[in-house]
Amino acid sequence: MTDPLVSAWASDEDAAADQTVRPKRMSELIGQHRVREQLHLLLQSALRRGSPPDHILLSGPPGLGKTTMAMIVAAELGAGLRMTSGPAIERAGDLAAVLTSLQHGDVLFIDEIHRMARPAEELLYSAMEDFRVDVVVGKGPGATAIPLDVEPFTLVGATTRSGLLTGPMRDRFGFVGQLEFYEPEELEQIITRSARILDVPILEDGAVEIGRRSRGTPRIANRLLRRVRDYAEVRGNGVVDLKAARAALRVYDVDELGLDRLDRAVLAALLRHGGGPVGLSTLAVAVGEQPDTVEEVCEPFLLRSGLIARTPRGRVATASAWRHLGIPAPAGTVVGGNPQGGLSQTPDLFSLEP
Ligand SMILES: Nc1ncnc2c1ncn2[C@@H]1O[C@H](COP(=O)(O)OP(=O)(O)OP(=O)(O)O)[C@@H](O)[C@H]1O
Ligand SMILES: [Mg+2]
Repeated sequence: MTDPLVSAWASDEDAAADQTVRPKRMSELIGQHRVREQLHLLLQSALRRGSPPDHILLSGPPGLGKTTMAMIVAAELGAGLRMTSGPAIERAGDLAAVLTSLQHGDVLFIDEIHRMARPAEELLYSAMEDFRVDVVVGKGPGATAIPLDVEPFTLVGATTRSGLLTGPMRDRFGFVGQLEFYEPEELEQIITRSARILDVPILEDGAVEIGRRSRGTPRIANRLLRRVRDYAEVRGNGVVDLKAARAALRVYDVDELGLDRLDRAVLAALLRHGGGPVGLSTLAVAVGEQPDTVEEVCEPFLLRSGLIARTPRGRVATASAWRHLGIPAPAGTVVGGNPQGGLSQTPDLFSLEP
């Protein structure tokens, strides 16, 4: 597997650490202005009407704040919160038990909602729409469906793969919030806030440097902060500053753009093939990883930062990738996006380096 330091997925350590620094109220959230404003309106109007708001779907890559926002929705509504996840709901009956035990106005959070079993999903449809579920008792010809009422509730679903949600499921959400990657300045604010909560002395240049290398993702920013803190405590004067950040991230092999060893290996393999196009399986073999790992772990960030592009014939390295590895690009190389910002600029396949 890839170096977990810059993986956006939560590790066990993150789960505990996330808890401490997780914003608890809307006013503590940094960034995500669009979704925040939309959610604010939705929640305020529901509070005025005195009825639960529409069901909410939060979609976006791991570590951007879906769980955080779900918890904030409940807090802002002053409502009870029940948390479960798609894979945890194996049978429709499990879900029926949860649904029928909800109290009026509760928030039910289902993480990874795209991974729910189909029978449970169908049960959820009627609960979402009519606040009613049919619980089937018995098997075969003798089976009977017993209709049960569900108290009005708000479902908050989270998904990293909104494309895998079924149409009927998606249609039942009154509000879909698409979370975006964060700007470096926002990550800097998140890091400064977390350092304050963790009682870690930090200088602005340290926060800027860590923010720049955090792949637009708060979870990674908080994790890198903890590693730089370790370094500063053991090898430095305990202060997280530019010098400590640079030195620590060198030890952990996270480069200026936030790429780790595997990301750079993928880029280097592409360049060895003249910049591509190279198929996914060839690339995976070249770096000694599973194709899934390359596709799901490395590629999203490499694509987003404009270092590679996908073409019908395979992956190609952009001019930014050549520049990043310090090798002159051959003529005709695709120009990349903007790796410094590391944001979702899609490389323009039709503009060629002069
Ligand atoms: N807008 C934000 N402002 C400040 N900190 C944030 C923000 N969003 C997320 N974080 C921090 O990042 C951590 C990870 O966020 P969260 O667990 O909500 O991500 P997620 O989208 O649910 O990820 P996953 O898809 O892996 O479940 C949180 O513990 C929190 O500290
Ligand atoms: Mg989550």
